[in-house]
Amino acid sequence: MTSIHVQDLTKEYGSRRAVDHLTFTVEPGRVTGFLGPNGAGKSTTMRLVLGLDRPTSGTATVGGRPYATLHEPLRLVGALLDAGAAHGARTGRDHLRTLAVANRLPARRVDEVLEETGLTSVARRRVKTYSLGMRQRLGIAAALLGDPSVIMLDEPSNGLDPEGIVWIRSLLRRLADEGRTVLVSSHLMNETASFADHLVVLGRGRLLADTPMREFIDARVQPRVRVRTTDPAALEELLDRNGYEAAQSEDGTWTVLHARVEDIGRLTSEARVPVVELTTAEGTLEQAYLNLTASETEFTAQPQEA
Ligand SMILES: Nc1ncnc2c1ncn2[C@@H]1O[C@H](COP(=O)(O)OP(=O)(O)OP(=O)(O)O)[C@@H](O)[C@H]1O
Repeated sequence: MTSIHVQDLTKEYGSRRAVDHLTFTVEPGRVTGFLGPNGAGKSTTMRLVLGLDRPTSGTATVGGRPYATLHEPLRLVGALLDAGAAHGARTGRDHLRTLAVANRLPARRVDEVLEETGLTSVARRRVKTYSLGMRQRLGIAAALLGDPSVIMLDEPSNGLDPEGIVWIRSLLRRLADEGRTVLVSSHLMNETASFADHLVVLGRGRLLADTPMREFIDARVQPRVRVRTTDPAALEELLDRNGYEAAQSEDGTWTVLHARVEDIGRLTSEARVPVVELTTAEGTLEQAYLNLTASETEFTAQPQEA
């Protein structure tokens, strides 16, 4: 199976280091979310993997080879970097046909990917009349044209409507389930949480995390419990007496920090505080990410000049 290997990769633009000694592997059969704030180096890394830019040092390979040396690259790697890349005067279908001919791909793939990306009904319209969401879909169609084992998408949800977002989620899932290697960059935490199995997180060109998504969250967000009662005063007093930190939300539910369901269940039952709901509140990717980047900012903060 085909992996993406990034090994000690560095890219400098003048004195600015966009990618800084980066090492990670993107494995097949799962969706890897590629996260990091603006300017963290995600797009640069993707461009280096695709041979669109030369590294200052280090290597990036697909299936063990640099992209530039691949014989029929579109059959191995499909990428969406810039949805504005299609020629506006062409129809969506012609854009894909040109790509298919140039890469010696079977013409039937054009209709297949149009169908797959929901563009069949607009395939004969000029690309300049497309909405941003349609252009994104066309970019994804182009990425899928060669039926590649590796798919890299830079911010694919950009411009998609809610239906499009649901669609892309299931597409990514299916591509990974088929055993493909899928790398997807995004700023959107909830969105990434809905499709990623694994995360590679960058900050200022450096690797901050390379870990399964669930582990990433569990390691950074303390366990919490949600509890609802018909006697809030008794619950508040009980939690306070036992040293728990808790806050009540507008819907009347209490969130108890650093707590486990078993402990709160036992406590409320022993004190005969009526409980009508008791659940574990799972940490979100957004909380975990903010915890990570907050500590990273602290760690890398420069001392103020006097
Ligand atoms: N061609 C270039 N010339 C000079 N600097 C560049 C070039 N491309 C990227 N950079 C710089 O490299 C850094 C990394 O940018 P990059 O676009 O890779 O980040 P990103 O994580 O993809 O950000 P975003 O989420 O905003 O797309 C930024 O500081 C950017 O200004």
